[in-house]
Amino acid sequence: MTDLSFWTQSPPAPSQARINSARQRQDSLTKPPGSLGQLESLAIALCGQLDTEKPAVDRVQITVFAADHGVCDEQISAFPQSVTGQMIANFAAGGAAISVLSAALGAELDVVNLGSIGPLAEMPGVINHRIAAGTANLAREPAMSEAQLVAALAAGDQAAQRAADRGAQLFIGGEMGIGNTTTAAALACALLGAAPTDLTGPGTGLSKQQVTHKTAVVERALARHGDNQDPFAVLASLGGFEIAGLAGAFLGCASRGIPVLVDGFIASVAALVACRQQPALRPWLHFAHRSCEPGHSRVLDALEANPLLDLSMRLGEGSGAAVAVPLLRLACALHNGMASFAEAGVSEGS
Ligand SMILES: Cc1cc2ncn([C@H]3O[C@H](COP(=O)(O)O)[C@@H](O)[C@H]3O)c2cc1C
Ligand SMILES: O=C(O)c1cccnc1
Repeated sequence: MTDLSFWTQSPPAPSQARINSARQRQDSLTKPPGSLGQLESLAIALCGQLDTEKPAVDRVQITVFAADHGVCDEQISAFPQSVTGQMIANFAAGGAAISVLSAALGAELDVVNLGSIGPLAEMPGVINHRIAAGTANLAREPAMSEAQLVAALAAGDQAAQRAADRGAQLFIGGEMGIGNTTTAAALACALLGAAPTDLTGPGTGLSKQQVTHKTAVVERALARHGDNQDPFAVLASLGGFEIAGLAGAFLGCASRGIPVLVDGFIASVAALVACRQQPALRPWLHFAHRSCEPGHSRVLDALEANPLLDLSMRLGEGSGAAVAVPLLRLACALHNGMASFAEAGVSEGS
């Protein structure tokens, strides 16, 4: 196989000393211990990840990876494949949901084109890492070659490096690729040993009958793939360039000490692949929301993830993660700004 040794390096663990002192501080603040629930654990984890006493997520990097999927030949999406390229232009022009959310948060937004079928336009505001005009049809043949997998992982790692160069305190990975709920379902089935009926859903809005057809396509892909569970072999066989980009970015962020806020079904499947490759990634991940796509809950369970929000969202692009950023900011504000029992002269419990 092409050189994948870079991704076998274990990310460092978040600082245990910072985690211990942050937990002590939370227990000293003027509230019953534990009463701020997940906001407490969020702040504590961020102290360890950012190696600081006073965490902040003012500087947020959002990177959307886009690519097309050969499996669209099987009629598995409610939308035409051309929408991927059209949405790349929409991201760059500021009209997509993630563009608006990113601007509202004051975040940096990068759009990385890893392989849309559309013309290779020199679109201003789009980073071009075009690997091919989409993946091969994974129901019939491996989605990508090893060299293509390495290129996609490397593009993700470069995105993590740009985040580090900008001093990002949080990374959100978004995706755009018509057909990628089929790809993500196939990946998750292969890694979890799950049945396609459990993980295949409507995506952009298929009818029940169309979902049955999509499930049969996932079944064919799994039969072709076989039982190899090596995470990167599964990714090359059943993945997408944007999902591999996300996996590379998540691993690259953890190795550079940047916490990651994971979006919906597709991003969580990328996180699952990356965690199977490198379990030390898991402590760097926060999970933003539970998507409506039915396979998401199963993937979250496999990652032992308890997402912050459940807003009936099913968009992708990093949108659910962007919506959760204010919660992380508020968790930091509480951690940094509340008075302790001693400072406020409030009596502690027994
Ligand atoms: C206009 C539009 C914008 C989107 N932004 C994200 N997705 C989402 O839908 C796609 C996956 O669904 P499926 O597998 O059913 O094609 C991905 O591109 C995903 O990011 C979009 C889909 C559409 C149509
Ligand atoms: O949860 C997601 O990531 C998702 C769900 C449906 C369509 N696109 C993305």
